[in-house]
Amino acid sequence: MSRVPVLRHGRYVIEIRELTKRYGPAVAVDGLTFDVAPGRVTGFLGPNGAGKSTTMRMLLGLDHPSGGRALLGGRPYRELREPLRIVGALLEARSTHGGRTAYHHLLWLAATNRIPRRRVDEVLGLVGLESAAGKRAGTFSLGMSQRLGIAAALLGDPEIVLLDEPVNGLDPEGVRWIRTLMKDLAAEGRTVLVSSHLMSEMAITADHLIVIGQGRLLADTTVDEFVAASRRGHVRVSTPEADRLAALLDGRAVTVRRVDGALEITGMEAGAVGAVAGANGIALDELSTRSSSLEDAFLELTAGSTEYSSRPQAEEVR
Ligand SMILES: Nc1ncnc2c1ncn2[C@@H]1O[C@H](COP(=O)(O)OP(=O)(O)OP(=O)(O)O)[C@@H](O)[C@H]1O
Repeated sequence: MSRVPVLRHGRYVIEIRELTKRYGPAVAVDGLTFDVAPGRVTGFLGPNGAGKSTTMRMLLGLDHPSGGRALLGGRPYRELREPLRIVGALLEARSTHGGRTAYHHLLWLAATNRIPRRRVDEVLGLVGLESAAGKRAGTFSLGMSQRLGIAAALLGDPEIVLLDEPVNGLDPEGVRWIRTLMKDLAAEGRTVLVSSHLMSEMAITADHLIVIGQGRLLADTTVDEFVAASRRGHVRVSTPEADRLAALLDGRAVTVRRVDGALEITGMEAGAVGAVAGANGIALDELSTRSSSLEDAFLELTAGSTEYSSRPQAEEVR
């Protein structure tokens, strides 16, 4: 007889509604709306400066929204009676008091949140820091600080876990450990939101993706859908009569972009593009199908919404 796993968690949805944050004239988060469901890892993806950290800070009551709402299980952070039991977060790894030992740092957090002392030992075991419990946090490597930050986040056995760029600067073993931990937390039914600016990392770890750029929602999709869409790729055509070919494709359900003098067409097979060209006597220098990588698909999605781009932007013809 197969046993149905008992989920201890799974009731807490994150709801972001029309969330906006302005810093003077700059808009860091711009009318964002999305949900984060329990039981899966949701990747919160966007280029540098997209507004991921600002959104997470508003969820945690560390920043006040200029408009809209950020709710945890239906309530804003400030209305949670025992916040550490609802939400645990890793924002910045080195925010601990460097002079305290790892154990005392956690004990102080537990004591101020009415969490029993035995939970400190439990979380130290969970993150593999038992042997370093007596060491001062200020002497920790980045990987150890990250583990300590996660131990603190898990202290209240929270329903919701927020991790801001948790794999930054970690060695491969640390990266693998965090990936497994996130999946395990989600498998227990918790709501896990993890930010990253790396599509490749999220493709491995996340089940669902929220992609933002310049504070706006660009995609709310499963990782599988995103991967499948990126595999479709595009058709590249070089011809001296690019304008005429682009005009002939106008009106069809395709996107045509001009890149380095060639046309890149999505939504149509190479053979069909060749047929249109042939039927209209347009000579082609190149006709090829290019499959884009996941990272390309992400860059394409966020192109035009990056603050600082080193990549020439493609010009959309239609
Ligand atoms: N306290 C602040 N005062 C003014 N501007 C701010 C402040 N905090 C963030 N910003 C601006 O808001 C925008 C979003 O920043 P945020 O840190 O949320 O982005 P991010 O997606 O987390 O980026 P990164 O991946 O670089 O951490 C940026 O343009 C940033 O410069």
